[in-house]
Amino acid sequence: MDQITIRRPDDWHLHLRDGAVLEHVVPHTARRFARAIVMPNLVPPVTTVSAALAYRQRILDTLPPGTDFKPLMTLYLTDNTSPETATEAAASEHIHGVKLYPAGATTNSDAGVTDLARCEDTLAAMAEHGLPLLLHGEVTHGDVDIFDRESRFIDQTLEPLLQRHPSLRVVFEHITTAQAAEFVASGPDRLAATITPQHLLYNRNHMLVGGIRPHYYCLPILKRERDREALLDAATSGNPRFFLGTDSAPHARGAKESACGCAGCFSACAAIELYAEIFEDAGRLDRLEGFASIHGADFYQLPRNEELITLRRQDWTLPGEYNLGNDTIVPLAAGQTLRWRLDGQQDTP
Ligand SMILES: NC(=O)N[C@@H](CC(=O)O)C(=O)O
Ligand SMILES: [Zn+2]
Ligand SMILES: [Zn+2]
Repeated sequence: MDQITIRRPDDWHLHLRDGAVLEHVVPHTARRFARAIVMPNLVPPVTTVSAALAYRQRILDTLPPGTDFKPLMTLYLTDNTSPETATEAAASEHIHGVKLYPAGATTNSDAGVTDLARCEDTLAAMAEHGLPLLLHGEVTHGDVDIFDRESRFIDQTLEPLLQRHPSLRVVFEHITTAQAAEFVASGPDRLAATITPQHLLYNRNHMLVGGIRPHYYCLPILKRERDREALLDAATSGNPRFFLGTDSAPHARGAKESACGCAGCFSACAAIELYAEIFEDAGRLDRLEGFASIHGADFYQLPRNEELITLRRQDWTLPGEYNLGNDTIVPLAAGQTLRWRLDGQQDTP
């Protein structure tokens, strides 16, 4: 097969940042995806409907004329997010979820939730109005090993949460373990998961053997090979509750190549191409469209995109870095040759 044509995909987990970085990263996503769920972990975090709408406008303002990329906004859940705010968010056509960051779990999560018990009424309002809860699913207690934080979250937080709120719709973001894949597959229809390219491509050896490679460092951290295999099985299974979410998370090169480097992999510049390669290597190219362009829209109860994209089999090499204004950014798979190329793609490193 020399080309694949699929419905235009959507990215159900994306960081676009703000200010000077925004204009450098948005075009990569807008070229590939019709819509993206935009994460609210800015500084300060996006905690109100008006802040989300203002951020949405800043994103739209950076788009080249004629681009019809749609940012789907989210709110950042805090201990103090009120049920009224959740109700107001649910009523906005531009807000599609509320994001739970356990305080201290990841990049810009300091304002996150310290105890989910404080959010019960807000979660009930979200359930009532059908507004999904999006999870960074890791516990943060200092005594829990970083490699166990996701599986511990399932037992301690997620399972009880689903029981307490029997109609709450939940997206378990960027799952990284066999346990998470199994939990979602055996869970109710109102539970879904996104899977990143890095967790489908790499295990922790890629990050730690033969030298420490900070550009593989993201949270939740890369796990074992058997976890990667389970995620690959889930992504390519055709199960509609697994869908594409890149978690593309830009950090300047200097902030990653540091004694205390930031967590996050930037993949927006080659995201659908990487997933195509992953699905082809798994012998499941026929299931790429479901994962990338259908399952997420159905879960979020949004129309499927009608427009198509075409990927052609043509080698191209990902730049070692992209311009970020005053700094540069090193993408996932930097310098590697990819075999699927998006029709009409222009390289603008
Ligand atoms: N995934 C990451 O490692 N980093 C994300 C935050 C997140 O999604 O947890 C970021 O904002 O940089
Ligand atoms: Zn996260
Ligand atoms: Zn993320």
